[in-house]
Amino acid sequence: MTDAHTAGPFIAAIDQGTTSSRCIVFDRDGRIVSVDQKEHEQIFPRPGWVEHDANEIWANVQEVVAGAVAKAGITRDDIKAIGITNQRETTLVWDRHTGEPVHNAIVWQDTRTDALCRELARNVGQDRFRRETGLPLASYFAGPKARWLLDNVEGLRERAEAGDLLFGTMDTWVIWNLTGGVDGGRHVTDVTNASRTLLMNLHTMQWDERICESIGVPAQMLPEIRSSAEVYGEIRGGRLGELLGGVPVASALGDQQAALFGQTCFSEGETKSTYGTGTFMVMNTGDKLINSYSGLLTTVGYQIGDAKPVYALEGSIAVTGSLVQWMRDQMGLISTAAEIETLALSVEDNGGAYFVPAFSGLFAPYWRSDARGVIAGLTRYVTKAHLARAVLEATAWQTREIADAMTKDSGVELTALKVDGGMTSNNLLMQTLSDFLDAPVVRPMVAETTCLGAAYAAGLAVGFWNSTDDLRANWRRAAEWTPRMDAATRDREYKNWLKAVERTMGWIADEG
Ligand SMILES: Nc1ncnc2c1ncn2[C@@H]1O[C@H](COP(=O)(O)OP(=O)(O)O)[C@@H](O)[C@H]1O
Ligand SMILES: O=P(O)(O)OC[C@H](O)CO
Repeated sequence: MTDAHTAGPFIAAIDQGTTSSRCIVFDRDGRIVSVDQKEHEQIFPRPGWVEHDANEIWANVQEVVAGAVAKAGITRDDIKAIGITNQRETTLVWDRHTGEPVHNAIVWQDTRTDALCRELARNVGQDRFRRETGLPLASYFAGPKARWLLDNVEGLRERAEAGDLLFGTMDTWVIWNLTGGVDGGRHVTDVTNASRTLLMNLHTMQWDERICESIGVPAQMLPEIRSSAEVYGEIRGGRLGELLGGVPVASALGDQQAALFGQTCFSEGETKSTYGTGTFMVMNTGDKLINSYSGLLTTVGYQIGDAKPVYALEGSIAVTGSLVQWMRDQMGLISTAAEIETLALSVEDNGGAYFVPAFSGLFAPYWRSDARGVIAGLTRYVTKAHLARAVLEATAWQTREIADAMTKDSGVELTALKVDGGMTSNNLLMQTLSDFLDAPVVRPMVAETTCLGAAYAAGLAVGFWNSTDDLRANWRRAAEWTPRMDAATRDREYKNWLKAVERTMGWIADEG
């Protein structure tokens, strides 16, 4: 229920994430009024393949929106707008006439398009993709996943060319359903999500015809690219139509860009890093489209209505929190994720062990699908407590490598890092991060920065908040860690880490 401190009106945000969907209702001060959340099934049909059932996700989205509204004890008149944020790159194709997905969604972690990406690199060349889309050719991104579906599901290409099918990332799927589905649902995406497809030209913010042709995705199935904060349509039809009919659907941002926005990183050089299953560090680069020569992604940070887009540099790390889960579930060395901290604190250092979790290759800054995980420096001395240290240090070193790449590409020194996500409850990790970065690490009061960013963008679109200055005033520091490690130790340890990273490369023979 709402209390005396949280008088309406409100903004709601949906976060359609990799493991769950949630809805949060926020008040004007950016405080959380209510939350509802539901997990969905992770489908692993083969090694390296990861899928989601898009119908299950849509059912969950409806349930959590209804749940959050009920918990807040509010009605449609109290909600000024709803915003969307989502797991990025996860790809879906559905029938525009029936609304039925033609296949499960292919999730961002799925590696089935590895060979296809290598083939495209040979035939078309990496450079063109990098230059026009800001991305390396990698199985992570959406365009090749759409091509895989068209090549592998019978009859799909003909149906796509006839204009019967729609392509979308999860923002597009949710907005299309929210705004009426088969009955006139809006087929749109925003610039941040489109910038993860390998199909959008970063200079024009439009689908790049030649690139779409090279990848083999027909233009007829692509959504319209819109800004991240504008009214795309209203909630109509179905269960949510009854509950919230007429509420404007007013923002869409990929989850990492939403976290950048929720952390109020509105100035050039401001940087956030989100520590969940994976880790994603994003730096606002303002109106500068910086081509990375250091293995980062060039992407869109956000675009508010008619304003110019704001660009960003991103370092994506595939495995961080999931390494802690692996220690718990596969190794049984801890029984809860939080226990890793207690175990690691029972020793003074890593005992000489370095753990590089290249479980599905290495993302930034290497983009090597042939790498596999390594624990280096093992001696009889090493205990599970040293390994726990090495696990936490792996997250901190991977961040350091990305921070170095960002400084190289942008010329901006990191003066402070804003953090969020489940792993930031680990104090030892946050201290280690500050030590390895040699910079302060700060965590805000509202840890749900992803939903908050989507709510902020939706609120700006409908005039609930007037400007980003209003939003900055809501950001409050909850905790800060400052560096304590001496430079000689840091340099020695960093060298050892980089040596361990080298050992991961080339483990899987290039089959392409
Ligand atoms: N105290 C902790 N120490 C280290 N890792 C943690 C801790 N608590 C949670 N995690 C890790 O954080 C991840 C969950 O964070 P969350 O932000 O909810 O992730 P996501 O949004 O990717 O699902 C899990 O992978 C878990 O292993
Ligand atoms: O849903 P998350 O938090 O795991 O985020 C996934 C990222 O958007 C993938 O690029």
